[in-house]
Amino acid sequence: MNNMMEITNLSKSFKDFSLKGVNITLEKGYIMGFIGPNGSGKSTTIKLIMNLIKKDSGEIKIFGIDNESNNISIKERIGFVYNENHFYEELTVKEMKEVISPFYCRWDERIFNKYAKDFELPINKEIKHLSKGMKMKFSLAIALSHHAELLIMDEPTSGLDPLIRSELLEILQSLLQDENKSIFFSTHITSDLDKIADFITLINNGEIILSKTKDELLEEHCIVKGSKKQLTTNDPLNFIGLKQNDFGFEALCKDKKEVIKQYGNSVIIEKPTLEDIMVFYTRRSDHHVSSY
Ligand SMILES: Nc1ncnc2c1ncn2[C@@H]1O[C@H](COP(=O)(O)OP(=O)(O)OP(=O)(O)O)[C@@H](O)[C@H]1O
Repeated sequence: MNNMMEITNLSKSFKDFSLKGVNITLEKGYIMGFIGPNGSGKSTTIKLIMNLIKKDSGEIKIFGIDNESNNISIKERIGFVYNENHFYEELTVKEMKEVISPFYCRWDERIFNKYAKDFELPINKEIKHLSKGMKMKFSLAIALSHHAELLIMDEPTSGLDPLIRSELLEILQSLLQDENKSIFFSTHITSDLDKIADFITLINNGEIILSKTKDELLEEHCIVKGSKKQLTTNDPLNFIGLKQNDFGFEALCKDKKEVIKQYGNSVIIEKPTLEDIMVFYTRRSDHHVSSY
């Protein structure tokens, strides 16, 4: 079994929003960043993966088996981290851990104690008195203490300061040294993924816009900057999310080789960031920014 997670034609409709035929495949040993603007359907997809809400149609296979009919056995093998607090606020860290740990057959107290020490978790403090970063570390320690093969994280870095964010990313990276684990990580802070993601899946308005390796994505796309005149004399079919001002244009292009062929040295060609790719793909058609 090489696919940790295989989502096929997944659909779900709410009154004002639909997830439309989502397909995602995550292989063993890789980190996939799941990006998209606010309200694009990231949490809905994750809730469906975690079987917290019911799908309308499609299929979700985790570890090669259907996630609805094997809910309990699958949950045993997943570490789930999400940014909303789902602990009993009145309990201490230690008491809360004692409530959660019996649910997992493969709970490993030794690993929990190691993370509690590494993260400097205040074991006797009530959850309500923990900072947001500390709650996230506690959540992560729980998710990592039952030999989970797949980590699913819904915006784990949101609201954390840069230091804690970078610590969290380092931990995730070191986990992946075990080639049998995979991580599915949703975020709208794309810079978190620059360092650690192997694959990027972009969702917008309930539809998957692209899903491929980060290196491929950054290699084949480019940012083109040129004058207004060049825009009118050349075919902008290749352009994704064109941005114009009174002096010129800036666009993301899907085919760097084609841009070089068409424009030669007459435009500025730059490497995009993941943020550029997300912003340009999800921008509403031609976007004019006036300058004064
Ligand atoms: N239970 C629900 N009933 C009705 N609409 C819902 C429900 N859950 C989510 N939605 C809507 O579905 C859309 C997608 O929400 P979702 O939380 O999946 O987005 P997201 O990409 O995770 O956004 P964010 O980055 O802001 O967390 C939103 O418009 C939201 O209002």
